[in-house]
Amino acid sequence: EDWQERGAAVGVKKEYDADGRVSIKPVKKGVKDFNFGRTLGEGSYSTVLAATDRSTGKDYAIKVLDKRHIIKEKKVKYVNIERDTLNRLTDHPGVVRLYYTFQDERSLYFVLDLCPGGELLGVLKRMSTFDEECTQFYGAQILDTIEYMHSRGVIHRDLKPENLLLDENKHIKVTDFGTAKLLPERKDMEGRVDFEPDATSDENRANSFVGTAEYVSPELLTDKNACKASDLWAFGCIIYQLLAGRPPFKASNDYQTFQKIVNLDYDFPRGFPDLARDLVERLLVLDPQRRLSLEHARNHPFFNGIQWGRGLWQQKAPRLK
Ligand SMILES: Nc1ncnc2c1ncn2[C@@H]1O[C@H](COP(=O)(O)OP(=O)(O)OP(=O)(O)O)[C@@H](O)[C@H]1O
Ligand SMILES: O=C(O)C[C@H](Cc1nc2cc(Cl)cc(Cl)c2[nH]1)c1ccc(Cl)cc1
Repeated sequence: EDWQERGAAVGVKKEYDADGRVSIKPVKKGVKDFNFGRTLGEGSYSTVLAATDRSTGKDYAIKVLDKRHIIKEKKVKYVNIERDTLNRLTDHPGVVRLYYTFQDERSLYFVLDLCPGGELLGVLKRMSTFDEECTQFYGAQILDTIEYMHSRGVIHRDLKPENLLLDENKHIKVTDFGTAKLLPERKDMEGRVDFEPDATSDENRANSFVGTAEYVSPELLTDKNACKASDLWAFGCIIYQLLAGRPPFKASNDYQTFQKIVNLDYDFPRGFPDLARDLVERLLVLDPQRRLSLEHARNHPFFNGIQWGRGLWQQKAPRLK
């Protein structure tokens, strides 16, 4: 109908009045509301452009997907998982924020936080390795965000330095939720929201999705099921990579990389800091049940001195050296 032509879309803006009552305001945004700028990057099914909201002057990153391409490549499920996941993760500084989605006859649009710092991978490549202070700060921000995602029943399943963007304050923003696992929400008697334990459902077994070779957990390779602990495995690989300048499991092809993972075939470069080594060794454990839990990772001595909570996101990022 006509609203599709205008590219208008119904998004909602939640506002709280004086006594904290939420009021839902329908916000119609469309292509016409933005001035599009430079291309920030390209994905397999998407182009991300910088854009400015003409009425507020606020800058955004807009991810544009071609409908025909999405349908042809059978990616409709992934697009709707990304939208549903981002709509569940709305109040944490470490997750890229989705403000609106809309479409016109040709494309789908995600209006997201602009992350001018680009990918953490790019920064790491330029630095070759991070020092302990930077690894501790970025590790803490990533861990804090994983805790939030898991508390909202979301398993990311593809955490890696390419999916960790930096905002204008050089703080972490996790992105790329098209391959996330959304645990079904369960409301208990008092209406509190809880999530089904991420038991291995046979739907999981049928799951063909595998993350990125270097960061895939052993349980996903051996019995095809990802669980919350799979994100902690990827976290261990990321901590190792920030300090070593390369991921722990890397071979000339994916099959050999998988062999290294299931055989826990990796070692630390000389000079790898002891505390970080202890943390990584407790995360890169084959059995997900014996892998360091989120709570224990937060309390690991490697993070001594980190103030968790809001302070972590208000402090200045350490200068990358
Ligand atoms: N919010 C953002 N702010 C700034 N740059 C972004 C943002 N989101 C994505 N980008 C950049 O755009 C590029 C494409 O991102 P996009 O999520 O569309 O595809 P991708 O996930 O990187 O690729 P693929 O879909 O193949 O996994 C990314 O590599 C990233 O550098
Ligand atoms: O407006 C909404 O939020 C709902 C729609 C749902 C939706 N409409 C679609 C049309 C096509 Cl052709 C493909 C996908 Cl994946 C589609 N998903 C939508 C629009 C844009 C985006 Cl980015 C995601 C979902």
